[in-house]
Amino acid sequence: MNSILNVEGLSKRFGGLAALSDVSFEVERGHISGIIGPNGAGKTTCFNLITGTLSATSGKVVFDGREITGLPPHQVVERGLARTFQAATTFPKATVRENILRGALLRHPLGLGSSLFGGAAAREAEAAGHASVEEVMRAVGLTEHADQIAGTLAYGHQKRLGVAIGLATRPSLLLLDEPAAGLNPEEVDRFGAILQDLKRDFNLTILIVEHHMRLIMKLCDHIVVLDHGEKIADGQPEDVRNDQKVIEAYLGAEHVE
Ligand SMILES: Nc1ncnc2c1ncn2[C@@H]1O[C@H](COP(=O)(O)OP(=O)(O)OP(=O)(O)O)[C@@H](O)[C@H]1O
Repeated sequence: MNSILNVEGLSKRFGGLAALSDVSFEVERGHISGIIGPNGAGKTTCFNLITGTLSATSGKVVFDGREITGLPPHQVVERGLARTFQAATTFPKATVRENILRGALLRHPLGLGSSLFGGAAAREAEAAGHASVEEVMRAVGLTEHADQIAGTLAYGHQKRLGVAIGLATRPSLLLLDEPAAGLNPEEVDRFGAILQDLKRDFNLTILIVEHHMRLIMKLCDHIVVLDHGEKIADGQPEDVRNDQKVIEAYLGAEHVE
Protein backbone atom coordinates (compact mmCIF):
# COMPACT_ATOMS: atom_id res chain seq x y z
CA MET A 1 0.00 0.00 0.00
CA ASN A 2 1.33 3.43 -0.96
CA SER A 3 -0.05 5.34 2.00
CA ILE A 4 0.05 9.11 2.36
CA LEU A 5 -1.29 9.07 5.93
CA ASN A 6 -0.68 6.62 8.75
CA VAL A 7 -2.64 6.95 11.95
CA GLU A 8 -1.06 4.77 14.61
CA GLY A 9 -2.71 3.98 17.93
CA LEU A 10 -4.29 7.40 18.24
CA SER A 11 -6.13 8.13 21.49
CA LYS A 12 -7.76 11.20 23.00
CA ARG A 13 -9.29 11.51 26.43
CA PHE A 14 -11.43 14.41 27.60
CA GLY A 15 -11.31 13.93 31.38
CA GLY A 16 -12.98 10.58 31.94
CA LEU A 17 -14.27 10.27 28.37
CA ALA A 18 -12.31 8.26 25.81
CA ALA A 19 -13.27 10.17 22.65
CA LEU A 20 -10.80 8.10 20.60
CA SER A 21 -9.19 4.84 21.73
CA ASP A 22 -6.13 3.34 20.08
CA VAL A 23 -7.28 3.95 16.50
CA SER A 24 -5.01 2.95 13.61
CA PHE A 25 -5.60 3.15 9.88
CA GLU A 26 -3.89 4.11 6.63
CA VAL A 27 -5.00 6.34 3.78
CA GLU A 28 -3.79 5.29 0.37
CA ARG A 29 -2.38 7.95 -1.94
CA GLY A 30 -4.81 8.93 -4.69
CA HIS A 31 -7.81 7.36 -2.97
CA ILE A 32 -10.97 8.84 -1.54
CA SER A 33 -11.24 7.36 1.94
CA GLY A 34 -14.08 7.86 4.39
CA ILE A 35 -14.54 7.86 8.14
CA ILE A 36 -18.05 7.06 9.23
CA GLY A 37 -19.77 6.25 12.50
CA PRO A 38 -22.78 7.28 14.58
CA ASN A 39 -22.92 10.65 16.37
CA GLY A 40 -20.22 11.02 18.98
CA ALA A 41 -18.15 8.17 17.50
CA GLY A 42 -14.98 10.29 17.48
CA LYS A 43 -14.78 11.25 13.80
CA THR A 44 -14.22 14.99 14.27
CA THR A 45 -11.85 14.32 17.17
CA CYS A 46 -9.84 12.11 14.84
CA PHE A 47 -9.67 14.94 12.25
CA ASN A 48 -8.69 17.41 14.96
CA LEU A 49 -5.83 15.18 16.09
CA ILE A 50 -4.56 14.64 12.53
CA THR A 51 -4.57 18.35 11.72
CA GLY A 52 -3.10 19.57 15.02
CA THR A 53 -6.27 21.33 16.21
CA LEU A 54 -6.14 19.02 19.27
CA SER A 55 -3.17 17.26 20.82
CA ALA A 56 -3.33 13.50 21.19
CA THR A 57 -3.24 11.72 24.54
CA SER A 58 -1.17 9.04 22.83
CA GLY A 59 -0.42 7.72 19.36
CA LYS A 60 1.20 8.97 16.23
CA VAL A 61 0.29 10.60 12.90
CA VAL A 62 2.64 10.20 9.94
CA PHE A 63 1.99 12.25 6.80
CA ASP A 64 3.95 11.66 3.64
CA GLY A 65 6.56 9.66 5.55
CA ARG A 66 7.14 12.29 8.26
CA GLU A 67 5.67 12.39 11.72
CA ILE A 68 3.36 15.37 12.24
CA THR A 69 1.99 14.45 15.68
CA GLY A 70 1.70 17.60 17.78
CA LEU A 71 2.54 20.07 15.00
CA PRO A 72 0.42 23.23 15.09
CA PRO A 73 -2.24 23.49 12.36
CA HIS A 74 -0.38 26.06 10.22
CA GLN A 75 2.65 23.78 9.98
CA VAL A 76 0.43 20.87 9.03
CA VAL A 77 -1.06 23.00 6.22
CA GLU A 78 2.43 24.01 5.07
CA ARG A 79 3.27 20.33 4.62
CA GLY A 80 0.32 19.86 2.30
CA LEU A 81 -2.50 18.65 4.51
CA ALA A 82 -5.59 20.87 4.50
CA ARG A 83 -9.03 20.51 6.02
CA THR A 84 -12.48 21.97 5.98
CA PHE A 85 -14.58 22.28 9.10
CA GLN A 86 -18.13 21.12 9.83
CA ALA A 87 -19.32 24.67 10.24
CA ALA A 88 -18.62 27.08 7.42
CA THR A 89 -15.35 28.88 8.12
CA THR A 90 -15.55 31.47 5.45
CA PHE A 91 -15.13 35.19 6.01
CA PRO A 92 -18.76 36.18 5.50
CA LYS A 93 -18.08 39.82 4.63
CA ALA A 94 -15.38 39.11 2.03
CA THR A 95 -16.04 38.07 -1.55
CA VAL A 96 -15.72 34.52 -2.79
CA ARG A 97 -12.47 35.39 -4.58
CA GLU A 98 -11.01 37.07 -1.47
CA ASN A 99 -11.90 34.04 0.64
CA ILE A 100 -10.13 31.68 -1.71
CA LEU A 101 -7.13 34.00 -1.90
CA ARG A 102 -6.89 33.82 1.89
CA GLY A 103 -6.74 30.04 1.55
CA ALA A 104 -3.88 30.38 -0.92
CA LEU A 105 -2.04 32.74 1.44
CA LEU A 106 -2.29 30.24 4.30
CA ARG A 107 0.27 28.06 2.63
CA HIS A 108 2.31 30.54 0.59
CA PRO A 109 2.19 33.85 2.49
CA LEU A 110 5.27 35.32 0.87
CA GLY A 111 4.58 34.18 -2.66
CA LEU A 112 1.60 36.46 -3.02
CA GLY A 113 2.51 39.26 -0.64
CA SER A 114 6.09 39.87 -1.65
CA SER A 115 5.13 42.01 -4.62
CA LEU A 116 5.05 44.83 -2.10
CA PHE A 117 8.81 44.68 -2.22
CA GLY A 118 8.87 44.84 -6.00
CA GLY A 119 10.72 42.63 -8.43
CA ALA A 120 9.68 40.64 -11.46
CA ALA A 121 9.89 37.31 -9.64
CA ALA A 122 7.52 38.55 -6.94
CA ARG A 123 5.07 39.89 -9.52
CA GLU A 124 5.22 36.59 -11.33
CA ALA A 125 4.52 34.72 -8.09
CA GLU A 126 1.56 36.97 -7.40
CA ALA A 127 0.17 36.44 -10.90
CA ALA A 128 0.56 32.68 -10.50
CA GLY A 129 -1.22 32.86 -7.15
CA HIS A 130 -4.16 34.73 -8.63
CA ALA A 131 -4.33 32.32 -11.58
CA SER A 132 -4.43 29.47 -9.09
CA VAL A 133 -7.35 31.12 -7.26
CA GLU A 134 -9.25 31.39 -10.55
CA GLU A 135 -8.53 27.73 -11.29
CA VAL A 136 -9.80 26.61 -7.87
CA MET A 137 -12.90 28.76 -8.25
CA ARG A 138 -13.63 27.22 -11.64
CA ALA A 139 -13.06 23.71 -10.33
CA VAL A 140 -15.73 24.04 -7.63
CA GLY A 141 -18.13 25.89 -9.93
CA LEU A 142 -18.02 29.28 -8.20
CA THR A 143 -16.59 31.47 -10.98
CA GLU A 144 -19.86 33.25 -11.63
CA HIS A 145 -20.06 34.09 -7.91
CA ALA A 146 -16.46 35.36 -7.68
CA ASP A 147 -17.43 38.88 -6.61
CA GLN A 148 -20.35 37.89 -4.43
CA ILE A 149 -20.07 38.44 -0.66
CA ALA A 150 -19.57 35.00 0.88
CA GLY A 151 -22.23 35.51 3.53
CA THR A 152 -24.89 35.99 0.86
CA LEU A 153 -24.13 32.74 -1.00
CA ALA A 154 -26.71 29.96 -1.11
CA TYR A 155 -25.93 27.27 1.46
CA GLY A 156 -24.73 24.73 -1.10
CA HIS A 157 -22.33 27.28 -2.55
CA GLN A 158 -21.00 28.09 0.91
CA LYS A 159 -20.12 24.43 1.35
CA ARG A 160 -18.28 24.51 -1.97
CA LEU A 161 -16.44 27.64 -0.88
CA GLY A 162 -15.24 25.78 2.21
CA VAL A 163 -13.72 23.13 -0.04
CA ALA A 164 -12.24 25.78 -2.33
CA ILE A 165 -10.45 27.49 0.57
CA GLY A 166 -8.86 24.18 1.57
CA LEU A 167 -8.01 23.41 -2.04
CA ALA A 168 -6.38 26.82 -2.50
CA THR A 169 -3.64 25.77 -0.09
CA ARG A 170 -2.73 23.20 -2.79
CA PRO A 171 -2.78 20.21 -0.46
CA SER A 172 -1.80 16.69 -1.39
CA LEU A 173 -4.31 15.46 1.22
CA LEU A 174 -7.62 17.22 1.80
CA LEU A 175 -9.75 16.38 4.85
CA LEU A 176 -13.42 17.20 4.53
CA ASP A 177 -15.63 17.24 7.64
CA GLU A 178 -19.26 16.66 6.69
CA PRO A 179 -19.08 18.65 3.44
CA ALA A 180 -22.51 17.46 2.31
CA ALA A 181 -24.39 18.15 5.55
CA GLY A 182 -27.59 20.05 4.88
CA LEU A 183 -27.48 19.65 1.09
CA ASN A 184 -30.50 18.33 -0.79
CA PRO A 185 -30.15 15.02 -2.69
CA GLU A 186 -29.49 16.74 -6.01
CA GLU A 187 -26.80 18.97 -4.46
CA VAL A 188 -25.24 15.93 -2.77
CA ASP A 189 -24.91 14.19 -6.15
CA ARG A 190 -23.40 17.29 -7.76
CA PHE A 191 -21.03 17.67 -4.84
CA GLY A 192 -19.90 14.05 -5.19
CA ALA A 193 -19.14 14.62 -8.88
CA ILE A 194 -17.15 17.76 -8.03
CA LEU A 195 -15.05 15.83 -5.51
CA GLN A 196 -14.26 13.14 -8.06
CA ASP A 197 -13.16 15.80 -10.57
CA LEU A 198 -11.04 17.55 -7.94
CA LYS A 199 -9.31 14.30 -7.06
CA ARG A 200 -8.39 13.78 -10.70
CA ASP A 201 -7.56 17.35 -11.69
CA PHE A 202 -5.63 18.34 -8.56
CA ASN A 203 -3.92 15.01 -7.98
CA LEU A 204 -5.58 14.86 -4.57
CA THR A 205 -6.05 12.29 -1.87
CA ILE A 206 -9.26 12.90 0.06
CA LEU A 207 -10.32 11.80 3.53
CA ILE A 208 -13.95 12.56 4.23
CA VAL A 209 -16.18 12.39 7.31
CA GLU A 210 -19.79 12.21 6.23
CA HIS A 211 -23.17 10.95 7.37
CA HIS A 212 -24.61 10.62 3.87
CA MET A 213 -24.20 6.88 3.38
CA ARG A 214 -25.18 6.91 -0.26
CA LEU A 215 -22.50 9.49 -1.05
CA ILE A 216 -19.86 7.71 1.03
CA MET A 217 -20.58 4.30 -0.48
CA LYS A 218 -20.45 5.70 -3.99
CA LEU A 219 -17.42 7.93 -3.55
CA CYS A 220 -15.03 6.04 -1.29
CA ASP A 221 -12.41 3.47 -2.20
CA HIS A 222 -11.94 2.67 1.47
CA ILE A 223 -13.91 3.26 4.66
CA VAL A 224 -12.99 3.30 8.35
CA VAL A 225 -15.85 2.91 10.81
CA LEU A 226 -15.68 4.32 14.33
CA ASP A 227 -18.06 3.68 17.19
CA HIS A 228 -17.66 5.01 20.75
CA GLY A 229 -14.11 6.06 19.92
CA GLU A 230 -13.01 2.66 18.64
CA LYS A 231 -12.40 1.40 15.13
CA ILE A 232 -14.92 -1.36 14.46
CA ALA A 233 -14.35 -1.89 10.73
CA ASP A 234 -11.92 -0.90 7.99
CA GLY A 235 -12.26 -1.97 4.37
CA GLN A 236 -13.93 -1.50 1.01
CA PRO A 237 -17.47 -0.09 0.95
CA GLU A 238 -19.04 -3.46 0.17
CA ASP A 239 -17.30 -5.17 3.10
CA VAL A 240 -18.13 -2.39 5.51
CA ARG A 241 -21.77 -2.28 4.43
CA ASN A 242 -22.19 -5.98 5.24
CA ASP A 243 -20.19 -5.97 8.46
CA GLN A 244 -22.30 -7.13 11.40
CA LYS A 245 -20.63 -4.77 13.89
CA VAL A 246 -21.29 -1.82 11.59
CA ILE A 247 -24.92 -2.77 11.10
CA GLU A 248 -25.37 -3.05 14.87
CA ALA A 249 -23.62 0.29 15.53
CA TYR A 250 -25.97 2.01 13.15
CA LEU A 251 -29.21 0.38 14.33
CA GLY A 252 -31.33 3.25 15.48
CA ALA A 253 -28.78 5.85 14.41
CA GLU A 254 -30.66 8.84 13.10
CA HIS A 255 -28.50 9.74 10.12
CA VAL A 256 -28.49 6.51 8.14
CA GLU A 257 -30.30 6.90 4.84
N1 LIG B 1 -13.63 19.47 23.44
C1 LIG B 1 -14.29 18.43 23.97
N2 LIG B 1 -14.44 18.30 25.31
C2 LIG B 1 -15.10 17.27 25.85
N3 LIG B 1 -15.66 16.27 25.15
C3 LIG B 1 -15.56 16.34 23.80
C4 LIG B 1 -14.88 17.42 23.14
N4 LIG B 1 -14.94 17.21 21.79
C5 LIG B 1 -15.63 16.06 21.63
N5 LIG B 1 -16.01 15.55 22.82
C6 LIG B 1 -16.72 14.29 23.03
O1 LIG B 1 -15.98 13.27 22.38
C7 LIG B 1 -16.86 12.33 21.76
C8 LIG B 1 -16.54 12.26 20.26
O2 LIG B 1 -16.94 13.48 19.66
P1 LIG B 1 -16.73 13.80 18.13
O3 LIG B 1 -17.23 15.19 17.90
O4 LIG B 1 -15.36 13.47 17.74
O5 LIG B 1 -17.73 12.75 17.45
P2 LIG B 1 -18.25 12.69 15.95
O6 LIG B 1 -18.15 11.27 15.55
O7 LIG B 1 -17.54 13.69 15.12
O8 LIG B 1 -19.76 13.10 16.13
P3 LIG B 1 -20.79 13.84 15.12
O9 LIG B 1 -21.10 12.87 14.06
O10 LIG B 1 -21.96 14.13 16.01
O11 LIG B 1 -20.10 15.08 14.62
C9 LIG B 1 -18.28 12.79 22.05
O12 LIG B 1 -18.73 12.09 23.18
C10 LIG B 1 -18.09 14.26 22.37
O13 LIG B 1 -19.09 14.72 23.25
